[in-house]
Amino acid sequence: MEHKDESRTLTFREQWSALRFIFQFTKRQRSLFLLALLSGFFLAVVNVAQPFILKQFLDVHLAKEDTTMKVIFFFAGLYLISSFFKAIFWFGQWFLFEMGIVRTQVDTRNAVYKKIHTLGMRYFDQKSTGWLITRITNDTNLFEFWFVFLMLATGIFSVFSAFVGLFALDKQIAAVMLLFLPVLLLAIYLYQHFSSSAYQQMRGKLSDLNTKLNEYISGMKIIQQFNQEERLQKSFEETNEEYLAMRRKVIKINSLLLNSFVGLLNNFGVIIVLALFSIRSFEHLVVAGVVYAFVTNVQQLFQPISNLMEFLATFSDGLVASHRIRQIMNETELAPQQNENASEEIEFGKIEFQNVSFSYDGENKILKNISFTIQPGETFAFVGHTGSGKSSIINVFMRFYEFYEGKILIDDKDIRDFPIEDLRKKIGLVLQDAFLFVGDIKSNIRLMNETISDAEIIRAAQFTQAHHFIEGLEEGYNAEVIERGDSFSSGQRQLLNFARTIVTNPKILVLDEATANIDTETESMIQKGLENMRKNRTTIAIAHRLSTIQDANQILVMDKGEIKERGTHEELLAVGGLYAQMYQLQVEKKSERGVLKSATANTVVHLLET
Ligand SMILES: Nc1ncnc2c1ncn2[C@@H]1O[C@H](COP(=O)(O)OP(=O)(O)OP(=O)(O)O)[C@@H](O)[C@H]1O
Repeated sequence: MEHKDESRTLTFREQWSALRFIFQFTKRQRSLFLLALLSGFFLAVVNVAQPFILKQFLDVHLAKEDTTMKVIFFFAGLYLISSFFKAIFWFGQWFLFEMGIVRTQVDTRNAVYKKIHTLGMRYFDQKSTGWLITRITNDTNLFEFWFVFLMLATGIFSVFSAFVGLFALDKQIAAVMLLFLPVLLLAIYLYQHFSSSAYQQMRGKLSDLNTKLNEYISGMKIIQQFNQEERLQKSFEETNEEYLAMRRKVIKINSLLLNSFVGLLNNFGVIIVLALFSIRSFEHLVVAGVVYAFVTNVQQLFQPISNLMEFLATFSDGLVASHRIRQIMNETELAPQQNENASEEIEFGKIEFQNVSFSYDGENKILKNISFTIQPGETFAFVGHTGSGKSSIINVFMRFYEFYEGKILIDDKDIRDFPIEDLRKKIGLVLQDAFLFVGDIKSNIRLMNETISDAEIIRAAQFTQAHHFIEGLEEGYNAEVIERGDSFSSGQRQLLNFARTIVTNPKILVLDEATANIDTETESMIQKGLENMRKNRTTIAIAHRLSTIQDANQILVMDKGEIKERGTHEELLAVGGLYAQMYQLQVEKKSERGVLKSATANTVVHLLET
């Protein structure tokens, strides 16, 4: 199930495709991004212009002792206005870009989630839940990745405008500063080279930590039951230590290369500028304002590079994440498709399987030539040993998996001619583990279908025998349902599941082990509920306990993917085959338990008497 080729480095072609692919999610936010970049451009212009204002004030007025109040107000006002614009452009650049990123992320996440709904169960068999959750949450969280583009654009603006400023101030010294460009590019390359693998490893460790945490929390009961706390604590600490080691590496590289190295280069640049101006001063007067403006512009050159480098480290991470999103979005393992223009509606609920064969992996046949016909309103029960293929019949009938041979007909029409929504609405499926959503009882029965009234909910609960226990709850139908419905017993969950199924009034019922999880107190209620539900509905039922399906119109005995016997309970007993054996075994077990119970009761009576 784990995904082997994930740690390999992407080829250049894959990186390019991932980049082009992920950019399509920015489409709806283009105007935001463009405005942000425009703000970034003006910000760079103001950054370069401000030293010129000061230079003018210093050289033309202050140095020449020509500073009237009018001049002071003029330059102070000019500087203030430019600072005001700087603040606006700064705000515009960050706010608009961040908004663009957040919205792009929401769009990406929605698209991936939507795609996942179109995928078939076969896909989910291959991928672990943790893996998929990480894809939807972490991989779509490409904040730093998108920032690289802002940093790149503003870096280019800054460097370009800084050089325009430098050349306007002093062409010769500006030309010397050009020599710094290749050094800066080299610094970017070196940082990218050393940091990206460190970042990748660090993220990998963080992902390991999350996976472990996820597993430990969901398996807490088993962990405690088998005294696994200490072992797992140790394994968690080890991974945490590994994460720390990677983090330390990243911190070292950052401290060394980011501000220190670029800062050193910056200061080196300033020293060279000052040295060159000093040499120049031997020949003629050098004005202080020019030196000030020059030095400030040199700084303008280095800061954005340092910013860019910081974000660039996570760029390859972002590319890998984009590549994985692309893989999910291009996934072809889709849920079984209905025919184009499928528009039939289930009217009567007749079901027919004609020589249906099926395999999960395309190799091992799990269902072999399954044929049966259920008339509207009849109940057919499937029994058989574990792994004989009972649930697989439901899987193909519910269109969770595609069958590759034979035909399935409903009301004599191909199952592929019904829109999937109609199938899901008219076929009520009750699985053995009743999954409840966080919310309350009402919302769990209604399942967001607002056309279902409160009265209908209560009627459905009464019909399926769930009303009695719901009424016993302090808040009745508004009682809170916590994650997975853990605060209810399995029997209560099952009764709610019945109510939820019946409230939409399905024509066909599919019951998978519906009675296997029920505690004895609610069992009679469940039986009554089931009896009510099955009335006038075509029913496919799977049950391990043969006592619950004796009244079925037909019982089909499965063995290794084939129907080995079929008939009513009495007919099958008379044949004396597989069913008769299974029935005999269950009867014996029951009577053994009965004997055991009465033996225990006798012992208690005996003890009380003596
Ligand atoms: N998702 C799956 N991918 C691959 N093989 C599967 C899958 N689900 C079931 N199988 C295999 O198909 C065979 C039939 O399984 P199925 O669940 O239909 O049996 P069953 O009769 O319902 O068993 P049980 O009574 O234990 O639920 C088994 O060999 C099982 O290992």
